Amino acid sequence: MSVFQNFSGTESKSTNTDYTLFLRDVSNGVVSSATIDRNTGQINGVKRNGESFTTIIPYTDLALMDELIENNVAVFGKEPEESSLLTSIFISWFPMLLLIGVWIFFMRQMQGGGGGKGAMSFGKSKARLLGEDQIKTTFADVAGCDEAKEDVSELVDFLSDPTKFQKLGGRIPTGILMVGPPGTGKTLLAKAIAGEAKVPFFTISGSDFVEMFVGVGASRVRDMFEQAKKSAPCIIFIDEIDAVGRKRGAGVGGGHDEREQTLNQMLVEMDGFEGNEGIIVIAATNRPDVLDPALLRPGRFDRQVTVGLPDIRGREQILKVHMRKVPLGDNVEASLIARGTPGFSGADLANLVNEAALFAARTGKKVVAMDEFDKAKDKIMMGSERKGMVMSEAEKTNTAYHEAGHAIVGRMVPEHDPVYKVSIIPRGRALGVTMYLPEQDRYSHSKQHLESMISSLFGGRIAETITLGEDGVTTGASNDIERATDIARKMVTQWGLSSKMGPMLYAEEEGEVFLGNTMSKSKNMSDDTARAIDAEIKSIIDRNYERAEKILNENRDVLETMKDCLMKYETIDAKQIDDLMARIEPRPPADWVRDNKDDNDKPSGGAPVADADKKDNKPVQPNIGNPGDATN
Ligand SMILES: Nc1ncnc2c1ncn2[C@@H]1O[C@H](COP(=O)(O)OP(=O)(O)OP(=O)(O)O)[C@@H](O)[C@H]1O
Ligand SMILES: [Zn+2]
Repeated sequence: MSVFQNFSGTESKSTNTDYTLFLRDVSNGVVSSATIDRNTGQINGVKRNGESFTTIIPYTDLALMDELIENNVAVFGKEPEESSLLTSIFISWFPMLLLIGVWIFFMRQMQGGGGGKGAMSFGKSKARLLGEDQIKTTFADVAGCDEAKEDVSELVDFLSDPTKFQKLGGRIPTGILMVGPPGTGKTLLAKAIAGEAKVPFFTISGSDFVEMFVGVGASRVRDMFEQAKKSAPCIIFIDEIDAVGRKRGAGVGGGHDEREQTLNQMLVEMDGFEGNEGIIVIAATNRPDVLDPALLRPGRFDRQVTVGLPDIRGREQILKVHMRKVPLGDNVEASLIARGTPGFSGADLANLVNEAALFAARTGKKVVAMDEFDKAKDKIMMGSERKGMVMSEAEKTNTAYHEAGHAIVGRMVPEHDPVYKVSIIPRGRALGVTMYLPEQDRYSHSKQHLESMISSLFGGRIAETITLGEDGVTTGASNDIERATDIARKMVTQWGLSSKMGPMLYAEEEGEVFLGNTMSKSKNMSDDTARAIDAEIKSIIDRNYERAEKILNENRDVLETMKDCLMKYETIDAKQIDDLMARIEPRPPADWVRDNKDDNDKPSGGAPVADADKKDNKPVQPNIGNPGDATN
């Protein structure tokens, strides 16, 4: 504050003078002192009467100095002001610095300068190294996959003492392929091996190898193995190996050369193992089917460890692992939560515990109770509720009919996943949700099951048409239609489930062309074939639409009562749907009383899934594959 005042104080007093007047004042002996800034040519002077002034030297005035001294003016030089000096240097050098910066950036990109928090990064390979003392993960942190743990326990012995292991005649594995859906703990397990054996852990993702500069990936692989050899015994963990390890020669377009080079380099490195390096390469993927067979040959990733979705006991154990970190209410029972979360992966369960803790924190509670776990589960399975969103009565009615349509058809068609919950509380982008417990393995659906899914997907739109007439139909079904079409198309072109088209793949590259539902005619497909495919898709869709229509017409009364029930409770569960289908007065939902009393401390009555035991082997894929989410 005072500095500022000083500054502005002197500044306001001094007047600007022209240089001629200044020279005249000097020769008249009026000026007592002058401070000269050589950089700017500015002179701050003080007159004998105390008045201060400033002027600028218009050109290099060599005679000025003599003049000043002659007239007894005290002359001061000015210290160059640091900031202005730096600024001017910076400005004049800026373009050059920019160029250098860009150059450095690209060099780093090419060589990989990565390295994350708390991890050491070394020059080139972009792999992150965790030293043996940095890894706190042990087998105790990995729950619910005892078989996988058993499969890899031998590796711990080997890494702890490679030579001893060899003497005992053990065959030394070099490459392990961990196969399993996302979030099942593959990374965790690999890290735990390193933690148990107390060896360093290198991690890198397959996608890190795939860069825009050709040859970079291959050199990264080389560097990584070089570094690893220096730290042996150790583990190299390659996540998403499918990013580099896809079948060679598959597909078109740039980047494949690069990928192949990288892959080749990896094969060369792995072949180069003498077997006594003490390096174990663990790769993880959820698409073992797309991997290049060369990767799976003896001496490479010749051992597979499957890390599957946890079963009910596994889920309970995983929950317990993560619950250690939060203060729990007395009523929390991990086994009940495990029962209500079929299909959850380890990562989902970790997330569940975390969300529950957040719910508790938000409401200022000291412990995380069952109620919070229930809410967290619903949020993860169906997206978060948008309580603030105001739906008009008409919109609500419409949504209720729509969801009831999904649910009723889902109940009536054969081999359909059980309907688990129906809700007209808006969540995420959907106005309503119908939830099923889909099959665990999405690649092994029966034809009947798939057709039933198509029927139930159309149930929503048909219910709207029946009750509100053609004109009352909303856009709410667009996602349903998209998904139904997608299933029908895959049945014909990918899964060989159409007798007319035969068991043949009508796609360029499995998995990729279809992902966005954007399949257009493949390159070497004739127009006739394309037309035949379309006709076959249409016929699948038509017969399932008609089936759903018939079911809903026959159950028109249930459609009405279910709509009423949804309007009243907003969310209904399997038990209520049972009642409605049996045409008896539905009991109120398990948590109805609790929610209306708003009594947060009361136990919620456990898992809201009906018959969860029976359905446990048909887990849900959270937010995927529940054909019911209606509208956006
Ligand atoms: N079996 C498990 N036991 C305990 N926690 C688990 C388990 N599986 C997953 N988790 C939790 O989920 C997190 C993510 O798991 P992780 O990254 O190991 O899965 P991943 O199989 O490697 O997944 P991705 O295939 O997506 O890389 C872990 O850090 C851990 O908190
Ligand atoms: Zn719908």
